[in-house]
Amino acid sequence: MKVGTHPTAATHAHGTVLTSAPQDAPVDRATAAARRVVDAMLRTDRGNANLDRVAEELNSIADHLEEHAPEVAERLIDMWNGEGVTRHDPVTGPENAIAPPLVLEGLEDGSVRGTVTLTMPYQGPPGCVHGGVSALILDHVLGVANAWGGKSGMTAKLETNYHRPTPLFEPLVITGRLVSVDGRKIRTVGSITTADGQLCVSVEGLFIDKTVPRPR
Ligand SMILES: CCCCCCCC(=O)SCCNC(=O)CCNC(=O)[C@H](O)C(C)(C)COP(=O)(O)OP(=O)(O)OC[C@H]1O[C@@H](n2cnc3c(N)ncnc32)[C@H](O)[C@@H]1OP(=O)(O)O
Repeated sequence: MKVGTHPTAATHAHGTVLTSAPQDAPVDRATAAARRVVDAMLRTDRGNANLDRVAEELNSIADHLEEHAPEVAERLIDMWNGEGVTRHDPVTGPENAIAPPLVLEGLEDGSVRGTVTLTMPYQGPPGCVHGGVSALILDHVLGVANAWGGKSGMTAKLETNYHRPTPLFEPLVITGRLVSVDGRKIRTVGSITTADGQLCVSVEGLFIDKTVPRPR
């Protein structure tokens, strides 16, 4: 993908993958391991796992990473270079340990769609997805839907309706679709359903055509 361009339903085929595929690169492998650690921390038997050793080893890893961290401004420029756009966001980014990460496809009907199974780190009510996590995922998915629809903007409003608790540990279908453009106003809808089609969350978003310049 070239800088400043994004595949759209008008230019790309049904099924175009709109997110960065995880690669067999050290950064992707390290991030996947960090994601595994976050999940395992919540699952482990706190009485029996040696958490003193875990803390020491994890702090040593963090020390190593921080020793090699450039200035934030420099790192931001690097992040927003080239195809970097979708590698580090908190929903789809393979380089971001807090991203599930969700893979999204663009469909010929103008919508985007992906399937994800969320686990303990995303819990709100017992055994269910945190409402803020659902909103995070849908905000991002609507942003990608806008790009696929050919008109991007910043979220001004995200009206979120929680119809039933969203289950952890089972596949969830996430969708988004740009429905209208009126001057600078972009209206977009999205949803989270279970694999058998039960509607858990629906959103209506208002986006305003505006771009924050890339760091340089
Ligand atoms: C591919 C990767 C996808 C990633 C997607 C990620 C999505 C995000 O997370 S974006 C980050 C979250 N959003 C933000 O931080 C936005 C913060 N807000 C802003 O920057 C500004 O308020 C912004 C851009 C929304 C609007 O500001 P501005 O450009 O000055 O427009 P402004 O003149 O105020 O409003 C334009 C129109 O929109 C309307 N409008 C603006 N905000 C709202 C709102 N919250 N509710 C209703 N209408 C609104 C205004 O009333 C105005 O309407 P009209 O033209 O009819 O008078």
